[in-house]
Amino acid sequence: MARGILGKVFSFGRKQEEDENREQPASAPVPEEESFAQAEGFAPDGTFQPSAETADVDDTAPAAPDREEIVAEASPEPFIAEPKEEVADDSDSGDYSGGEENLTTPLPAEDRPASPRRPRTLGEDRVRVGRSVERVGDEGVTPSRASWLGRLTGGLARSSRAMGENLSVAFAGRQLTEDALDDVEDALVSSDLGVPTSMAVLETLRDTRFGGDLTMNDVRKVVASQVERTLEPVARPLELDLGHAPHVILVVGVNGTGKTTTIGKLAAKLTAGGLKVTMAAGDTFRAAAIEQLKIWGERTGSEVLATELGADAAALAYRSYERARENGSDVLIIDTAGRLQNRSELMDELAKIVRVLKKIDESAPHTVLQTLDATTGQNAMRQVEIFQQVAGVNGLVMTKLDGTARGGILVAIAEKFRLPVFFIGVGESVEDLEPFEARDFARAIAGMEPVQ
Ligand SMILES: Nc1nc2c(ncn2[C@@H]2O[C@H](COP(=O)(O)OP(=O)(O)OP(=O)(O)O)[C@@H](O)[C@H]2O)c(=O)[nH]1
Repeated sequence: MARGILGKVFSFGRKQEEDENREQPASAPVPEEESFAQAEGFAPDGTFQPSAETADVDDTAPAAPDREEIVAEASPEPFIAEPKEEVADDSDSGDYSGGEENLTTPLPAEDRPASPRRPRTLGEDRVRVGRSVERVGDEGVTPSRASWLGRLTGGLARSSRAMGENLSVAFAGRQLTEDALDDVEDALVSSDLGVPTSMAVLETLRDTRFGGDLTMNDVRKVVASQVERTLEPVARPLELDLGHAPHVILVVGVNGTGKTTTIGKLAAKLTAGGLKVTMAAGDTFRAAAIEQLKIWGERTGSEVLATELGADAAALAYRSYERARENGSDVLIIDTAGRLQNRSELMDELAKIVRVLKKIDESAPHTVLQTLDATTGQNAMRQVEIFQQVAGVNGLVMTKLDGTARGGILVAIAEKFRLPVFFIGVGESVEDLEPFEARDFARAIAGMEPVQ
């Protein structure tokens, strides 16, 4: 006999806990004994408590100018995306060291993008970044979706296969019984869908089909429709307010989740849309990440500021912000070192980066983007919880959906955090950053063919 709804919810919760204890991201294993709740800097309830030494703002950084001062430079002229001009001003020495720390990678003056551009107006010069950059209010063009949809569906095959295998057992007799509903529940749990969406699927099946004949396709349709309903409110394009001059995007996340790659892809989109971008190689732990970002800088014609390995990432972030204002950038994208969410000293450092940026503009960083690796299961929930608390994450990108993705965890994350999901990563190359579409994702999760 099937368990009652409450029993199901409780056993579902237990299964989640077991999964959380067992499962860690492949690229960034968290030792089992070092759960985030026990780690230094975390209260028993799991909330992050910054340590006393790093809790204060770095007083060596200069004070922020008034916000009005920034706005005062703006003109009401509307934003028009335009190609970057060649650099005219070579009087700049290219030395932005600003102290004992040596920023190693300003582009040579002749390669540097153009001098300050038309001033932007806060609140009026807003653009939306989807497949391309559009001024808010304008209609976008929709290029062919076929290739990435194929990759997305292929990548999510693991989730849908797991669900499909269990479901086919459930429907051997073609009748929806209590036992069959139990099997459907198991299939949904193994796909990492959250409790509310799973319950909604079960209830819909029970209400509309109980005792009747059912095909796999019927079940897939119910799953797709419930998942789409959950994801629709969070599928939102990234909006940038160029009036911030620059709009600052801080990119955070666990090691190897695709921060640097996503930054490169995003910079390519923005520069293709006529925006001027500066990037800060704030992953000061990994030489390869600094090199990777420099390559993206060359490809996109964007200035990249970097510092020595192991240097203070907050100081680099601050100087990059100053530099991006100076060079008239529309957008500053700051990379950060990957860090496990239970390493309090690294999380302190991240909190410091945020505080230091606020010295220049209290509203910065304007977007805090967290990358999540789609091959991670339940641990991704913890990652979002802690990074949101420490760095104020206000948007997500799910990467690696082209691989052996699970992806279902995004549904549980949407239910719990309601954070916008701006993009998905469906490959390693520059064009593989796609706006997140609830319907496509839901159909892929349910193992249905994409709607072209
Ligand atoms: N297949 C696939 N691979 C991706 C995607 N995004 C990133 N990667 C790969 O994932 C690996 C890690 O990506 P990085 O961008 O270096 O990750 P990171 O978060 O900056 O890593 P750390 O600096 O260690 O924190 C690289 O091999 C990327 O090419 C994606 O959407 N699909």
